Amino acid sequence: MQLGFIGVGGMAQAIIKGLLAKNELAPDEIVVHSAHPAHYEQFAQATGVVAAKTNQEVVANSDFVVLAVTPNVAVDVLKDIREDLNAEQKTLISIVAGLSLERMAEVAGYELPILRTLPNLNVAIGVGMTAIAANDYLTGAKLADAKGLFDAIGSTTELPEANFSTFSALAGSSPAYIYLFIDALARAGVKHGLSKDDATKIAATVTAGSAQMVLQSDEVPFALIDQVSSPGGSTVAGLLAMEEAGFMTAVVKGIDATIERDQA
Ligand SMILES: NC(=O)C1=CN([C@@H]2O[C@H](COP(=O)(O)OP(=O)(O)OC[C@H]3O[C@@H](n4cnc5c(N)ncnc54)[C@H](O)[C@@H]3O)[C@@H](O)[C@H]2O)C=CC1
Ligand SMILES: O=C(O)[C@@H]1CCC=N1
Repeated sequence: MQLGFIGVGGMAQAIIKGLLAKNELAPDEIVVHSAHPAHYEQFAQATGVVAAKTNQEVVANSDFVVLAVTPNVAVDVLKDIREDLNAEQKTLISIVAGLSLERMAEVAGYELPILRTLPNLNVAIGVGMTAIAANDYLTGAKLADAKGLFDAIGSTTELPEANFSTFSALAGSSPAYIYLFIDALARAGVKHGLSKDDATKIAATVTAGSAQMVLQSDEVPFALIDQVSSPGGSTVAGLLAMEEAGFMTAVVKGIDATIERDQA
């Protein structure tokens, strides 16, 4: 398969790193271009992927084209490549948050096969969480191949587009919030005398282990919280202090703001 990327920022680089690490594609099966040469020339050199000089050159050299630019330029970039996509019967994979299949089809102006996806940064190490929705023109082997790219670098879930904003907050943006939680936990360790490196490793290991526990246990998180909280012990004292500072409200407000911005 030849896979092209238009836009080679943080998310495209994460997907490419994940695919290469899993040997899902060889470097010479990936072709990239973005508006900022600094984003892709050095990256192409470091990873061995092929650097193209224009967006059109990416389309010409790919079976599947990943639209990986920021939402504010996505429609213009799609207009710029739609004739090349059409002439060569390519498949479009979009990772652009907030851009619907209907809007992309309208901009394309023909029956362009499209897979709308919403990945997260953790695809870089093969543990991503990606939502997918295909339009009616993407079926059979092409659909399986496009989905297979994201299966190779984590979990995928087919989702109605109406739920994409919520998913974007809960899975696309939330790594930032979870990294923030890990940093806050580590910083508290530093406050009490641990080195930042040690504290970060401890906080990240416990976060990963606790996530595994939730996934593997039959219990809901609240029941697990009770198992950690010894009667009259230190955990319940900490939990109550966190709630007094508004922990759960802060998380829900953060997700509300994320969804609101995605839908703006
Ligand atoms: N960063 C993340 O965790 C996630 C990002 N996304 C989506 O991925 C897309 C990219 O986001 P990031 O990588 O974070 O942004 P970024 O700013 O790091 O990368 C954007 C890329 O688009 C390129 N670009 C801009 N205008 C262009 C044009 N006219 N032609 C070709 N390339 C052009 C830039 O040079 C840059 O390489 C966005 O649409 C975002 O909604 C989706 C899920 C998660
Ligand atoms: O911050 C953003 O807009 C994108 C969408 C999901 C994660 N990053």
